[in-house]
Amino acid sequence: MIQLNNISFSFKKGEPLFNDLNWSLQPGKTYGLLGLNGAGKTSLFNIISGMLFPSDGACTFDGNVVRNRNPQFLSELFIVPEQFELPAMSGDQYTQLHAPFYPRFDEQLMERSLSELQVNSKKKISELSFGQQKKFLLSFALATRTKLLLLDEPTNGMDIPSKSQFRKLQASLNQPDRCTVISTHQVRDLGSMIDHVTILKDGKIIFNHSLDEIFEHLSFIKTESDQPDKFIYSEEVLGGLHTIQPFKDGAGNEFDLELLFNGVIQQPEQINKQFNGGE
Ligand SMILES: Nc1ncnc2c1ncn2[C@@H]1O[C@H](COP(=O)(O)OP(=O)(O)OP(=O)(O)O)[C@@H](O)[C@H]1O
Repeated sequence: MIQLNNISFSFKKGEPLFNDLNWSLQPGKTYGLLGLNGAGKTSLFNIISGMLFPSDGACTFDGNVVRNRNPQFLSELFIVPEQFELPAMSGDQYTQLHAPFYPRFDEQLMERSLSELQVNSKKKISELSFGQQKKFLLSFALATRTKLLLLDEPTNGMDIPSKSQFRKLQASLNQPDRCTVISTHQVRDLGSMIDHVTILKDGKIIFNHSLDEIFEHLSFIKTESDQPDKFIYSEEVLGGLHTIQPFKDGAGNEFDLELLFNGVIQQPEQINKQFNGGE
């Protein structure tokens, strides 16, 4: 669906942000795009949505170059940016005005999302708090039913019950034609929402695997051992170590996205080796 081929991009001459980056995104999947501050997550979203132009390589959506921003592509893309400004009109007016751009806009889903996230669409959006505005925009985003949905730090600004309500809502939707990418560094919020982990560092994608592949090749085990060098990666926790190990059948294996993220950032080669037969 989305294909990034050999993308290079810099804001400043001589300081590449992306260097020969490749990534392929498929329908029906939810990708977690993770990276440290400044890794380039937002910039990559801007390249995918055709708002930033790579200096080399191309990004295509169903075979069409996204930088052309043709109307058919724009009607299949919705992006919720980290920062946004919504107009001084009620939520209902906003929906009435913007829904016609999206051919499969789902009004029932919009109503359900607003009700589950407890957003009042009769009020002027610009007078809602930031968290309420975000919940409004996320409700609209889900309801557009676009083929591509980009969410930049979607849970920033949301209270704890809303975060969990949003996760439930997203998980309850059957979206076989939609590709969702969620960018965040709030790894804990994301674990149950994604089925693919992509990690960006130093201008490249350094880890790109589905959860199924991860469960096949790695185990996440708490142990009382005090020998960190026995494991691929470990962090000290109360009473021992939280470790990443080559896959082991048996009890005690509990996926931890934050541990995986930290492990990949610090030991990318050792972790990736497990996916190539451990050699
Ligand atoms: N308009 C711009 N002009 C110059 N440099 C920029 C611009 N926008 C972003 N950058 C730089 O590009 C790098 C990547 O920024 P980006 O916002 O894409 O990262 P991010 O991974 O989304 O970060 P965060 O997690 O902090 O939101 C940063 O070093 C940033 O300073």
